[in-house]
Amino acid sequence: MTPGQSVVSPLAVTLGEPSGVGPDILLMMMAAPEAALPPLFALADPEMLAERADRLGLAGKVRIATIDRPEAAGDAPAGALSVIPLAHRHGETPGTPAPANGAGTLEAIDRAVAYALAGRASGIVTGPIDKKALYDVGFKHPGHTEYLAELCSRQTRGTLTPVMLLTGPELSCVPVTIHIPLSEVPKQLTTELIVTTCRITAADYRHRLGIENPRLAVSGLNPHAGEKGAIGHEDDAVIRPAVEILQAEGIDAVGPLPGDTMFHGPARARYDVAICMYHDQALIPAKTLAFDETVNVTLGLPIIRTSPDHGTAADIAGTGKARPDSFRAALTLAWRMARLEANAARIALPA
Ligand SMILES: NC(=O)C1=CN([C@@H]2O[C@H](COP(=O)(O)OP(=O)(O)OC[C@H]3O[C@@H](n4cnc5c(N)ncnc54)[C@H](O)[C@@H]3O)[C@@H](O)[C@H]2O)C=CC1
Ligand SMILES: NCC(=O)COP(=O)(O)O
Repeated sequence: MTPGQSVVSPLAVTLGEPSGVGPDILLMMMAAPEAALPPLFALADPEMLAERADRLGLAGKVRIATIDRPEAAGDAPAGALSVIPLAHRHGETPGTPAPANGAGTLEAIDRAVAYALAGRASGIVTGPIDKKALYDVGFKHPGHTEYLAELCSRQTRGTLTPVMLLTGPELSCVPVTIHIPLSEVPKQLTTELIVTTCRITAADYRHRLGIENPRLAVSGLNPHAGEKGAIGHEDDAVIRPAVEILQAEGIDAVGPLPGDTMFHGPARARYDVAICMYHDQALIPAKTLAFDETVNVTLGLPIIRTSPDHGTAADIAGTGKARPDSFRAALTLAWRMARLEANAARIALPA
């Protein structure tokens, strides 16, 4: 290390549901000779990974190095995949999600978060979980996003509002309400929630992504943003006041904009991030425009967390058909964010 250079800890990777494509895409990335991956370690079952590598014909290309702590990731031979084994079982037939894997899936997430909170990992990159399989074993959170906020709030000792950002080369967008039924959206959408979500988005764009004054485009909820109150009242009664509050605070926000006309090319050029009112309003355009490159980022946390935009893809797990691109983009972005954070910390140090 040269004087003044920051040490950035490796990224902690979790695989999500092991019968999905999480193991496949990690192994495929490691096997790609052109891959210049950031330093990382996985929390996983090394035997399951070895079996999957065998199934995918990658056994000769990926060496698995079992380690016992994050700090040992740097000691593994060049190109080897460093793996910290889990205490719980975490292996299953590809394509067949098993509730019995739930404890291992959650153990990996819990330990990755603990390492990140302790500064022993510079961030976490999570593979996709099978949400229903976890619900069936008593998991009470809709997804990672909400669970990570709960885990981190145990350390920060205050409730955290997690914000889901989907970011890709063509579009970045945030759903204000996340994993709730569509029928619940108008009930749970409040001016306060929109304002809070936008404040967190603007703040994290600044300190996590290096964009000083992000331009926020806030969508409407109803067709044509309510058509001046003729097609729904939420746009004028709930969303517009939120935009006015944000503008008064100096946040560059416009809206409510009709949802059907804010995603075409020239419209997208006018903002950095679209603030959408519900899950599919945000995720349909993001995944349609760039399914293979879009990354899911959780804002509003004291740790860095990214994830590929896709799910477990159980229909192609273990076949070699999964594309690792979104996972690779998630690793690259997490590493960029980690280096930005390390540099900012270094600049903030007293001389
Ligand atoms: N971050 C997370 O943990 C996420 C988890 N999920 C979970 O994943 C499960 C399955 O969700 P679905 O809606 O079916 O979405 P999905 O993304 O798993 O699959 C949708 C379609 O896209 C294909 N696909 C997905 N990823 C691919 C890849 N890397 N390469 C090539 N093709 C790919 C699949 O084969 C499938 O045909 C659900 O339990 C859902 O909750 C979904 C999204 C994110
Ligand atoms: N559709 C996006 C998604 O489900 C991601 O959820 P999370 O597990 O990252 O919270």
